[in-house]
Amino acid sequence: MSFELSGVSVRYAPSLPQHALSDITLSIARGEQLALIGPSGAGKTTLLHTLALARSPENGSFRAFDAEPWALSSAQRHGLRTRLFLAPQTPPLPPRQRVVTAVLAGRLPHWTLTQALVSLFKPADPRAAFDALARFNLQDKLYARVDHLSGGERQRCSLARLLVSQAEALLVDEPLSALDPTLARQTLSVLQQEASARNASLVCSLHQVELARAHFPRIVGLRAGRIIFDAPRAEVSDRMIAALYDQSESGTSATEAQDDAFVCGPNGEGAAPRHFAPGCY
Ligand SMILES: Nc1ncnc2c1ncn2[C@@H]1O[C@H](COP(=O)(O)OP(=O)(O)OP(=O)(O)O)[C@@H](O)[C@H]1O
Repeated sequence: MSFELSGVSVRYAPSLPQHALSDITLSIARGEQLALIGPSGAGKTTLLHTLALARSPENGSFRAFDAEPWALSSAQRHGLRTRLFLAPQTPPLPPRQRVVTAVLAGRLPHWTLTQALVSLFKPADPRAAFDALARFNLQDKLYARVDHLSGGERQRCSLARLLVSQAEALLVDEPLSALDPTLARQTLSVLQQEASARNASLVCSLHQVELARAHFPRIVGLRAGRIIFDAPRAEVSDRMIAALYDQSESGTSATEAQDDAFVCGPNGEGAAPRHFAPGCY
């Protein structure tokens, strides 16, 4: 199992009245691909950061790669972090850096300090960076400066980093936000092929709900820090989506969707419908 969360809550500071994540129970198997959807502020980024061991839960139980990361020493936890890759929503690419160097930074967790410093001046494996960029049609940018790239090119450059990493869990936060619809589909396809090829888990937050439903076998809907549904895509109805994004003041629809939804694993295991009205969907 890549990740197992049970009753996990996360708060950014003890003084804050609200949790960013509340009572999250979720299991993600090795090789599984799932999309996180939900309105702005739902907790998608916080969940990805929690999975990436960047943020510790306030309570609940959390296991990554069958270990309890927050019970380990920081050196051991660093070892676990080398097994996963987080592609953040806003890629932290140094503007004056060459693309080749920025892409090869995906190897940093596996390099010694000396290797990392040497690679800053003489890229360690430019062929790997070229091949990764080629999958996003960016091979001609290999020696361009990062600040000479368009927003969409920067986004794909950051994802090329993921391709050169050796991670077993790929955590990707809104990878398509700067891409046109054609590039968005192609990019998603590269990410999914890569995850399948290395049997890595892929957890991807998306605002493009239709792409999520078309491409991911499992969809997790988050709202106000809680999982509203966790279901195979065939069981995610338009009504559940509408309720997830409902902006009405009463806010009752999301609760209804949660009550109606199957809450289950990707293959239907552990299906425990809190309330299921046949024919609703
Ligand atoms: N650094 C922070 N300090 C305090 N609160 C934060 C911080 N980052 C996020 N939050 C809060 O945590 C909650 C979840 O935010 P998060 O960024 O995880 O949502 P999201 O679903 O990724 O949103 P979006 O789709 O807009 O990126 C929100 O209420 C947000 O205001």
